[in-house]
Amino acid sequence: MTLTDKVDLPMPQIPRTGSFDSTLALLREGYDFISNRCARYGSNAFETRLMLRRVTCVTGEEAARMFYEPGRFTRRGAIPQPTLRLLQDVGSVATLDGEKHRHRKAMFLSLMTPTSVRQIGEIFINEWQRRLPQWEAKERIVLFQEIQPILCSAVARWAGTPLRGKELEARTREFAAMIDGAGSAGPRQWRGAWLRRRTERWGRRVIDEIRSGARAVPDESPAAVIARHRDLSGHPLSTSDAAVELINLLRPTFAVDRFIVFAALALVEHPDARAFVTGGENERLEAFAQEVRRYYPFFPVVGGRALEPFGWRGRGFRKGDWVLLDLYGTNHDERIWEDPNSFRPKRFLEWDNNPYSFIPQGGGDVRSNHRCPGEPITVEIIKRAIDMLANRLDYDLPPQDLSVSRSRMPAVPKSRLVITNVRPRN
Ligand code: HEM
Repeated sequence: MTLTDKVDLPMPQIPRTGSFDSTLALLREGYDFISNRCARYGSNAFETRLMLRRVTCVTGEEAARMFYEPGRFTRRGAIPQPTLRLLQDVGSVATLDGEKHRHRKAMFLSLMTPTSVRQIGEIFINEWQRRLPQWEAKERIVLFQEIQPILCSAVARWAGTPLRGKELEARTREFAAMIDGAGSAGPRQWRGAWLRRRTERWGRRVIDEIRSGARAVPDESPAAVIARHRDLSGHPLSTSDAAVELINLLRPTFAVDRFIVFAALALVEHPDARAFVTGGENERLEAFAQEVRRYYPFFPVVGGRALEPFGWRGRGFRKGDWVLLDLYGTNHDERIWEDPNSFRPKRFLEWDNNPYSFIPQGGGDVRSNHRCPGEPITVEIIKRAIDMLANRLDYDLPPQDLSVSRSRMPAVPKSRLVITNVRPRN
């Protein structure tokens, strides 16, 4: 079957779970929570309660089309406040709607020119190469930990706000804690929230210094673009909103650390896939990077609250209704993907670019909805990392627990991927 043959089954009613509230089941089943129930009910949607609130959970291409209809959902009130604070924050583009959102989003998208994307890739690889002698000298490298300061330093340099020494250590620690804390309730989340305050103080200082001229930054650098951005009425962003958006650029780029570790895991777990990228051909590196984003778990879901009433699947949704779209499940939906639980980068050599079937960072039209603007730099960094790990380095893999729990959000291999005897390939 081809992608276009596949349609959702007719579904007159949206089933409702038997349990009063499914929060514990969500925490227990993690990435599989929505697809488990959709399979059980033979439906691409079901209703339940999470944290005592009524919610409709949906999965698959047709659901993504419904969800990413421009102007349909706001992100305000759609994810728990502590998670919002760690991942986006009040005043960020994610909390805007309509024209204000489009205008702010255009600023982010203006940073994703092909030149700018290539630049971050080059800076990242240079940073990595600069640290290689230290890797060679170490007995063992925990990839997840060691790649973090490299990414942090690279994205900060690219943004025009280079970090060194203690500052680099502090931002690395803070970004890691924010991302790790976002998918949990309890100590991981508290730590992320506590450390985030320091990042915000730093961000406000950077914006103030750029605006006062005390900090010299290249005119076209992302930090300068954010500092001088004006809203629709021509006013500069408040210092704290500008700082939030600067962090909104740095922290998610740092989060590519997980995809890099998953790419390394794929090279280990799927020897055929390693052969697929030997030689470093650009098209194949890209296909591999896309398959990493499809196959491995990162963002489980996105949430929205209806801005206006609308109908879908014969049901009326009211203003304010809460809907969760299953990103992970859609990327593993067998109506869309042949053999979805096999890692097969080759599938992306023939991919039709459907923006509703492959949604690791959201879907639809990036300019007019909340789809992630950072996909070009995410893919670029993963591609560069795959080339480095598959073609430019040799290393050994000691025995370790490489399992990935699908109930831990965000997921990461248990061992954080340990490599030994790292040396550049001659
Ligand atoms: C690690 C890889 C990344 C993942 C898994 C990821 C995932 C996501 C997801 C799921 C959303 C929400 C989509 C929605 O609400 O519909 C999002 C939004 C966003 N992401 Fe990313 N992202 C990543 C990298 C990046 C990068 C590199 C940037 C840097 C520009 C970035 C900046 C943003 C921003 C600003 C938003 C809010 C967009 C809006 O509300 O319009 N992300 N991301």
